[in-house]
Amino acid sequence: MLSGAGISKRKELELFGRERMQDGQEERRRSSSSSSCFVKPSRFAMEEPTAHLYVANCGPAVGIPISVIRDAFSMFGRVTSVLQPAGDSSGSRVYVSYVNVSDAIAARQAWNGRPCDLLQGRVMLIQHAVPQQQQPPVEAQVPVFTLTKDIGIPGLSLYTDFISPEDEQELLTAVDAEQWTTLAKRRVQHYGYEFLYKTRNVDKNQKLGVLPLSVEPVLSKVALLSEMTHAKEPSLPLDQLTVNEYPRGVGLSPHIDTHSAFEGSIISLSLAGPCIMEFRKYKKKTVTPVDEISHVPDLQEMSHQEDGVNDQEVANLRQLNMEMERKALFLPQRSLLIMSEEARYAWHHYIPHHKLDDINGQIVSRGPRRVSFTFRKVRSGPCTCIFPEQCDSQQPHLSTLCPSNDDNNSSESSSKTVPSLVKPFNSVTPEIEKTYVHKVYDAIAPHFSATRFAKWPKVALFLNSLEAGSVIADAGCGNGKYLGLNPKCLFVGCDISPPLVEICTQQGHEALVADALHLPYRTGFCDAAISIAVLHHLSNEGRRVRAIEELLRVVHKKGKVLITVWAVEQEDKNLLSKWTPLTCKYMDEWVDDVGTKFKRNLSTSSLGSIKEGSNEDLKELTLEKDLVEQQEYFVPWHLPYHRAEVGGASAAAVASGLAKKDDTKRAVVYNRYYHCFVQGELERLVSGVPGARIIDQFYDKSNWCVVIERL
Ligand SMILES: O=C(O)CCC(=O)C(=O)O
Ligand SMILES: [Fe+2]
Ligand SMILES: [Zn+2]
Repeated sequence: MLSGAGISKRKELELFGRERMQDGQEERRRSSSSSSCFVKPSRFAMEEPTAHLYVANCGPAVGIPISVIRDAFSMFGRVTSVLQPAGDSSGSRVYVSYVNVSDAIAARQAWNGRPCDLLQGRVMLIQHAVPQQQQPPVEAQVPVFTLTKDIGIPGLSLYTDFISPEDEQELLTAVDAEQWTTLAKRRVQHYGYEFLYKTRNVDKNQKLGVLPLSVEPVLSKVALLSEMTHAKEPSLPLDQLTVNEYPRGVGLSPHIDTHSAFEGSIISLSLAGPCIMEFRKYKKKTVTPVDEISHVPDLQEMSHQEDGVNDQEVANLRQLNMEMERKALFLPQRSLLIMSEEARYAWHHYIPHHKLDDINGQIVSRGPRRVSFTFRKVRSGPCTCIFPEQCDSQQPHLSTLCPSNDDNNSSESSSKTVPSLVKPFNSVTPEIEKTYVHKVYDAIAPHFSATRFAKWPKVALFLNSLEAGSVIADAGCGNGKYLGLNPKCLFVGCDISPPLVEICTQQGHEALVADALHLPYRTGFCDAAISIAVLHHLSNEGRRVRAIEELLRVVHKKGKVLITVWAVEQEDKNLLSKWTPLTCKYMDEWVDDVGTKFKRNLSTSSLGSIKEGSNEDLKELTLEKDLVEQQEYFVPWHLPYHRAEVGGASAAAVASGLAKKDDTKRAVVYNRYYHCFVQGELERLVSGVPGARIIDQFYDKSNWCVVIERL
C-alpha cells in the first residue's frame, strides 16, 4: 500500500524498519525495569514528525471510548479525528490527528511508553503516522471471536483466527528482533518473569518488567474476550510471557503448568505454523479381576506355579496398564488456546515430537517453525484448586518432582555453554523403568543369570587393583557375577530385582534389594563401588546423576567408583537395527509407538485425531534419519519357551502385553528400556557432581566407562 505521503512501498518498509529500531531503543531506555521491550510499529509509521499519531494499546476494545481518547489528546491541541485502523481486529489502536505537527510531537513526547493518567493509566505506544482515511464506524470493528466447539475437555477453548496475518507478522518480527535463549531443542524468550525450567516456576522477587507493548493488542483482546464470555479466568493482568520457537519435528513433553507458579488460565497463541496438541488425563488405576486377564491358554496355567507368582501379582501387572484419556486438538496458525479450570489444572498438555501430523487421517507435514506466545499470571498465594492430586500447593512433595518426562526441563534450561545442568532428581520411579526394566528383569532373572557369567576384564582389573580388605559395593549387582571376584575384598551387592538378589544370596553373597538411587549403605561406608551396566536403565538425566551421586556418597574420601554404560556407538552396528528406537526418552511418548500395550481411551476432537498405536514416530524415523541422535531403545530379550514356563511370570506378562510370544523363535520376547550414552555424556554427568574427579575414562566393548575418585 502506498503511503499518503507519496513514498514508495519499498521506502516505506525501510522507514518502518528504522523506526522500529529507534523506538525499540527508546523503549528500553525508558523502561529500566523491563529486561526487554519490543514494540509494535504501525505500518504507517513515519520517521519525520507528522500531525498524525498511531496510538497502540488504546481504543474501545480496552475500554476507552473514542470520545475519551479525543478529550485526552485534546490537551495538546486541536484534534481533528480519532480513527480506528482498517483491518485492526484487536480494536485497541487508534489514529489521532491534530491540526498542528507540534501538538502531535508534544503528545507523543508526553505519553509514549508512559502511564497516562487521563486514560486509566494505560501505557501506549505512540508513533507519528501518515494521514488516515475515514474508517467504518467503530461498532463494526468490535472483534468477532470464533470458538471451536466440542473439544470435550472442561475449561478448554480454542479461538481460531484470533489475530490477523498482519498482526501475526508484526509479532514475529518483533520477537525475532530480540535475543533468543537456546534450549536443547528449541528457543525461548521470557518476559515479565523468567520461567525457571529447573523448578518449573518463576522467582517472584525477580520481576523483569512489564510485558512488551507489542503484545498489548493481544492482551486487550484476551481481556475483551474474558469480559464477553464472563470468564472467571483468566486472572488478569497476565504478567508472564514465554515465547517458544519450535523447529520442525520438535514438540513439548507432557506437563501441567505448575499450579503454585501460575493462577488462572494458561493462554497460548500459535504463530508461524500449526501443531497438534494432545491432552492427557491420567485416571486412577483400577484393579482388574484376574480372570479377565489371561488370554493365552498355554501360559495361563503358570501363574500359580512354584515361584509364588500369585493372583495379586498378576493383577498388579495388569494395573500397570495405565488408564489415560487422550484427546488431540489441532491448533491452527493464529489460533488462541485457553486452558482453564480442569483443562488447566488436571490435564497434561503435550506437543508430539513429530514432523508429520495425522489430522483426521490426513498426513500433514509440519512447517519449518511454530512460535507460540504463552501468557500466564504469576500466582500470589497457594493454589486451592479442586485437583489436589496434581496440585503442588496441596501436595508439596510434587514440587520436588520433575514432570515425568519433560524436555521442558532444566537440561534444556542450560544454554549449550552450560552443559552440566540437569533435570531435578525424580524420586518416583518412572513407569518406563518399573515396566521395562524392573518387571522384565524379575521375569527373566533365571535365564538372564544363566547367560551372564563372563566377567569383563576391565571390571576384573579394577576390582583386583583394590587393596586387600577393601569393602566394595556392587550397585546393580544382577546375578552377582562380580561379587567375590577379588577374594581379598569384602563385597556387598544390591539390585532392584528380588529374583536376581535371591540368586546372589543363594550363592552365599551378601546382597540386598535396593534401588540405585537410594543405596542401602552409610555415607563413606565403602572403599570402592561399581555400577556395571546400570545407569543406562534410568530414564532421565536427573536420575542418572542421582545414581552417580549415590555411588560417590557411599565411598569414603579417595574411594574409587567404576561406572560402565552402554554406548550408542556400538561395535556391532547391526545390533542397533535389532532394537526398537524410542523417539522420545520417556514413557508418555513412547507409548505412542507401542500403543497396544497401554489401553487408553483415545478420543478425537472435532479437529484432530491421533490414531491409537500408530507408528508415526517410527515412520518418521525411517523417513528422516537425521532427526536427532537416537539414544533411547527397547532392547529385546528372548526368553525361550522352556524357560518361560519356569516360574510363570511370562504368562501374565504376555497377557498384559508386557511381552510377546514369537512362535518362530519359540520365545517370549521382552523389551528392556535402555538409554544408550553418547561419547562424552558420562563424563559430562560425572563432572557435574560435586566431589567427583575422573581418574580414568575409556571405551571398551561398546561401553563408555569412567573411574572416579571421591575428593
Ligand atoms: O507451545 C505451546 O503452545 C505451549 C507451551 C507450553 O505449554 C508451556 O510453555 O508451558
Ligand atoms: Fe504448558
Ligand atoms: Zn492446584
